[in-house]
Amino acid sequence: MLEVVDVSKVYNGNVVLKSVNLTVKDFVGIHGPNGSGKSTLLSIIAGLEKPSCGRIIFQGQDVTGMSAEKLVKMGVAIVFQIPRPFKRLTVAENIVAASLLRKNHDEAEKSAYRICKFVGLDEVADSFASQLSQGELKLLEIGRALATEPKLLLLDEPFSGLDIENARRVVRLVERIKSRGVDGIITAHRTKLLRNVADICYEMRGGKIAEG
Ligand SMILES: Nc1ncnc2c1ncn2[C@@H]1O[C@H](COP(=O)(O)OP(=O)(O)OP(=O)(O)O)[C@@H](O)[C@H]1O
Repeated sequence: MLEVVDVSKVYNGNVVLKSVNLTVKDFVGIHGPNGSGKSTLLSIIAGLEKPSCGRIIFQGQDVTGMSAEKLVKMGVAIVFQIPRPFKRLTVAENIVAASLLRKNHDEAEKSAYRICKFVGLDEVADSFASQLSQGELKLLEIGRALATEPKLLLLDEPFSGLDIENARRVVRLVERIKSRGVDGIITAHRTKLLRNVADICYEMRGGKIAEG
């Protein structure tokens, strides 16, 4: 469980988030126009940006301003809108690299193939990441995040750039992740897909958040 308490963010005098309050339990969807502050909010929760004011409480602990590295170890994982895998490594090797946070190499290798299967990439597990389609790259990024064993998964625009068939693959994967008790936030422009998968939806507009 995560609580965002009165979080604001100002970049060079530009107020991007205005006293955002949000409780995250199960999967929360956030939609809203370009530049409304969705990615900034996820970056603050993941420890990649510091809020100008306000607090982030994760599992009862104040984690405001904590480093991204510490937060990953605590169980907060973020999947960026633009996939950035190691292109010269295979799909499984990419997942092994992420698994090394929690496992030794042998365990990481075994679990990497399990994760490939879970995300639907078992047939391309030994292909180089550079050979993957856009849809497969999104699944790989989610697989790499799962390898860190998150309790809270932050998915920034997981459907962007995907045709409907691949977007549905991501929806089905998120359903499987949810059924394992992981909480999360998903941002999206495509509200129909978001409503399919999120337990509650919010709209972000001009740095403010409202149910809807
Ligand atoms: N590092 C930064 N420095 C200055 N301004 C920034 C920075 N990061 C984001 N912004 C600004 O903050 C605002 C919100 O951006 P953000 O990326 O959070 O919006 P978004 O809702 O995720 O948009 P999109 O749907 O296009 O990803 C934008 O005006 C953006 O230009």
